[in-house]
Amino acid sequence: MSAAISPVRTDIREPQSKHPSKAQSIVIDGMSKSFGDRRVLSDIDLAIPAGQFVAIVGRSGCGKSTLLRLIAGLDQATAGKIIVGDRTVESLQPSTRLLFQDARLLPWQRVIGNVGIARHDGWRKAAAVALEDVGLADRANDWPAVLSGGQRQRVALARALVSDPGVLLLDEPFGALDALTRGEMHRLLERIWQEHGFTTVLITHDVSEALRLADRVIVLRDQGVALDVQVELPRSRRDIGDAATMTLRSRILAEV
Ligand SMILES: Nc1ncnc2c1ncn2[C@@H]1O[C@H](COP(=O)(O)OP(=O)(O)OP(=O)(O)O)[C@@H](O)[C@H]1O
Repeated sequence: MSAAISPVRTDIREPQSKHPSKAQSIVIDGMSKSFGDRRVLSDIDLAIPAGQFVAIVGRSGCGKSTLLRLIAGLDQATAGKIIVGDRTVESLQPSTRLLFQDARLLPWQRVIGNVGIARHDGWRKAAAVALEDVGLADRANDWPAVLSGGQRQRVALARALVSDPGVLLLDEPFGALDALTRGEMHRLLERIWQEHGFTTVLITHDVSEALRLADRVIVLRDQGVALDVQVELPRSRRDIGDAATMTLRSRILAEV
């Protein structure tokens, strides 16, 4: 059963933002998606307020990446519509950025060139600021090949930040990282989300990751939303072994 969607809690967010937020809401209205005869998503309704951090979990093949691609405008719904900000999504949205498990850097561009690639004017300055933001200012002139997996993901995050996104879509971005690096990336993403304020949709297999980062967790199952819960736990949630988190975790796992 889907729980009622309650308003975003603002008391668990940093009130001050360094950057003016262009965060956009996402509305999914009666959306279905089939590939040929195979129905993957059926009549999905979701409203994600601007600035919310949503995690989507579910078994392999339940349609998580498909949903993300539809929000991004990389694919078209079979029925229904998706509205980001005030625009119906028909193609890739200019203020939406995506991050994948693989950082997808251009090997023939230095780090600074990779970060500035999405921007035309003033790209070098903007890229330097974004690299500073992710703690990689000193690696600007390196080639991607000499970076670690975690550093590559930081570069990919900086590349997304350069265009001051309204929506950030993350498809298992930390899935290939070791536990320590993943923890560092969680802290970095949480800080950057709090400072920039963009709306975030994170796909993950990892319920602990979802509970560590998200305002709200959505479980996809049987072509639809099996569970939609608010995570009303104080931030930062570095220690997620407490009773409230464990209860929520069991509730989510029961629906996956
Ligand atoms: N372009 C496509 N053409 C045909 N079928 C597709 C296409 N993209 C996805 N599918 C099918 O849609 C279903 C959902 O795929 P999707 O990648 O969205 O799942 P997922 O939940 O992200 O899985 P995972 O967690 O394993 O990444 C799968 O059965 C997949 O085979």
